[in-house]
Amino acid sequence: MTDLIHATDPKTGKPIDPGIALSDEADIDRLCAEATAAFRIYRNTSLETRAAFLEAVAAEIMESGEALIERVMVETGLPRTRVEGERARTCGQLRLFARVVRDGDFLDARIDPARPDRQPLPRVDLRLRNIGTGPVAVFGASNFPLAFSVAGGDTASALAAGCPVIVKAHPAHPGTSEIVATAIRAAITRCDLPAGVFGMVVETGIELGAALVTDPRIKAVAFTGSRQGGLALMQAAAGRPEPIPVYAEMSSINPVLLFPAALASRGSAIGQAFATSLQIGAGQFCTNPGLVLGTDGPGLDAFIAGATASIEGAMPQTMLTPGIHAAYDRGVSRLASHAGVRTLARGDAPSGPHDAQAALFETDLAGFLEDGHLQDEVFGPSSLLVRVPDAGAFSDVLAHLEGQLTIALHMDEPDHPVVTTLLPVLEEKAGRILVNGFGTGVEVADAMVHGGPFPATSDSRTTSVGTLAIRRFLRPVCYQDLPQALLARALRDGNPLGINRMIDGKIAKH
Ligand SMILES: NC(=O)C1=CN([C@@H]2O[C@H](COP(=O)(O)OP(=O)(O)OC[C@H]3O[C@@H](n4cnc5c(N)ncnc54)[C@H](O)[C@@H]3O)[C@@H](O)[C@H]2O)C=CC1
Ligand SMILES: O=C(O)CCC(=O)C(=O)O
Repeated sequence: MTDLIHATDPKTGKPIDPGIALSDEADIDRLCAEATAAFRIYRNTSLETRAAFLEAVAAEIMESGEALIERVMVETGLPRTRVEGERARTCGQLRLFARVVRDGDFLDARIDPARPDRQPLPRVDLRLRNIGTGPVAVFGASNFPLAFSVAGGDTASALAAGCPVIVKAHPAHPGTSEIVATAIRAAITRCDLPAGVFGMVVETGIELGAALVTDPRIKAVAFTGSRQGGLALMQAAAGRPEPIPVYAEMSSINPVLLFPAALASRGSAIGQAFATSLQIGAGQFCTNPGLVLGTDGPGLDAFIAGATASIEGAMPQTMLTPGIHAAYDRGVSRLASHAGVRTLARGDAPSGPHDAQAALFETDLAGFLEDGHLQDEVFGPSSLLVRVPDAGAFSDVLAHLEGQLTIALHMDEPDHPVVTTLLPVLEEKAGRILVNGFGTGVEVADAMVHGGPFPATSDSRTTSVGTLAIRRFLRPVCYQDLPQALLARALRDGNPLGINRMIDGKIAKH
């Protein structure tokens, strides 16, 4: 009889039926063999076939209908509007990558034609295009059961690059994962692709995930989750006889900088908007504003009044899993009992077993700089305000900070000179710098960067959201003096695919 995993309903603490079949080591071997066999076929499919496949995955997910929405809700405690919104984002992301594939720009086709008459030596014919790196292991995130999970951004970008994907399902939402996996398999059948283009591993622990990362047939890893988990996978991948890249999105506290003119003109309104961003989705976003740096003065007091009023009246929200809830409570208790930290506001007392009680704390500049652990991520609706004497002190705090996904600046025109002096250090610390807003609600777009220096990610050269994410799973191959008939169509004379190519240093469509 097959062993089953039952997720926990975070609202009640009870197991969810039906259970989902667990994988075993033989499944890892089979899935890796199938993915390897599928890779050669899949990466050589036409751009149109691959784009249509991504669109078919989106269509099949939509066809899963209510069964999917309800299973996500019961496994995560997330409300319907959020789940439907996340499904739309997931399908939109798949369709966006279909556009990327059709465009063909990701191939980065380059041609340096031969120059037989060049002096003193003739030039060879050089042609470059990107190909997929090989089968990719994707670790789905707990906090985005759709958009960062089985058919999420990592999977969409790897499939777009021409790489088969093996997903390690997050144990918090196995039923959701199974429904989405079924949709992907249906799209594979509909598009007549090899079954090995997609596989999924389900387990309660971490052993099969680790086995996947160390399997020699896996060529890259994508992960969203804890710093500890990401680091473990990086070490496992680096220790392989053939090391492979790990694209882990891990830990970020997303500093919010409050500049004096903005605080003076609209401190209270910024405080209210901050509290909304802090509590959205029970704060379970890696873009959650976990650190606020504010310049001392009446404007900052107005910010605090606006934020605390909103936090103190806030209803508690169910967190995703008992484990995430316990980790949140531990993090909040650590801050509440810290000698250098004062509690400014707490949300309403919890009513369910895994409810998060929002929290806002305050410390001063010296206290923050003294204890490096004050910048540890507390995953959930908790934030720490650091009161600094003036905007000049921001650079001291920024120098002390680890890498971040986002840094938000609340500023008015009189603040521009000081912001100008800070921009170089902001760029060195974060993947995205944003003004008069908050990092939550990441737009899936061409110019998006959802990345940043360690520990925000393991590789600051990339992003896990937006079309640039495809680059993680590509590598360039150069063809020297290959006869036309042997070249890929992307590189043949006459440009049969009609894509942009760099010819002799200039972008052209011929
Ligand atoms: N910054 C962020 O984006 C996020 C941070 N978190 C943090 O992570 C904590 C736990 O949440 P989870 O989502 O469960 O993250 P996690 O990192 O514990 O697990 C994510 C996935 O990686 C796997 N995994 C973890 N460690 C592994 C290892 N050593 N070897 C092989 N596989 C491993 C897990 O089984 C799971 O499938 C949260 O309390 C929060 O602190 C969680 C979600 C997102
Ligand atoms: O806020 C978002 O839309 C994305 C956040 C994210 O990537 C995460 O929490 O893992």
